[in-house]
Amino acid sequence: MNFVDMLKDAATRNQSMLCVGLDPEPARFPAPWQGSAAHIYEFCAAIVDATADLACAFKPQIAYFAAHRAEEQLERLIAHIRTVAQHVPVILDAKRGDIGSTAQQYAKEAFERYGADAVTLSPFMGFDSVEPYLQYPGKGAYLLCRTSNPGGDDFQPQRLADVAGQPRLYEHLARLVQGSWNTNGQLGLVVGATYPQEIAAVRQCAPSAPLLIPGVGAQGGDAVATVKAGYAGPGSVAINSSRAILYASAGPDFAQAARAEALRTRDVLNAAAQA
Ligand SMILES: O=C(O)c1cc(=O)[nH]c(=O)n1[C@@H]1O[C@H](COP(=O)(O)O)[C@@H](O)[C@H]1O
Repeated sequence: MNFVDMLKDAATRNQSMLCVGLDPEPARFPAPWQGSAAHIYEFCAAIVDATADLACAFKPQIAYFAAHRAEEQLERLIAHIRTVAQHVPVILDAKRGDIGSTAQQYAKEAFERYGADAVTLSPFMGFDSVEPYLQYPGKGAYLLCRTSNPGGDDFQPQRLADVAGQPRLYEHLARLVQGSWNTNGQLGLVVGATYPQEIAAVRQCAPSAPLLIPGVGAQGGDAVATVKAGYAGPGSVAINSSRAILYASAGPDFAQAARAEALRTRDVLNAAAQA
């Protein structure tokens, strides 16, 4: 099954548009694992077990593993997801972006080494830096479009004077992803929940692109406005929350607390889609 169908299937089965972000910080682990990078796998696997029936996707952020020399634990974690949550796709948040020959290696890392279903990419270097990922049939690639951080203002909303209609940079990218760049229907866009009006603008430019939307929870994005701006049916949005779920409790009940927060968030998102 290709990534887009897998996402749609998981969203329908789990009645969810919640993507559970896996950003493990050993300093925030409960005792007796606190401060121990050796327990990244156990911590994340417990979160996966607690939320497998509530998530439309899992999104491990590779830096949180690589910074601790824990890539092998990431491989084990993805294998664990394949066992306990076969129907839930894995989006590897790597934000790669480089010339074609190097991008081939990054694509191999994401899709062959880790076996991810989709990856996040920076499109700043242009289409030839994205193309190598499209050589993997059925895999997904989300391009950073209107990011959730305040610094996203520095470039993304600038108008392009030499493009017809002078769209903003992020709108131009959204149109490319809806059109000529999306040769095999594999591309999606990353837009921040901290900018719901821009989500609506992106949705207008790219009516059928899957959107990965981080920024609810710890970054304070507006969950209800996000759904209203971006939702277009099952699988159309994967709304990510990481820290608010992972660290809902610092105690031994961390997995139960993560489940409760994931359930609460999933239900808020679903209610917004009904309203
Ligand atoms: O590509 C991403 O996932 C991403 C894009 C973006 O614009 N903003 C953003 O926060 N992210 C990622 O989404 C996650 C957000 O984490 P929380 O703020 O803890 O929910 C982190 O892994 C970020 O790296």
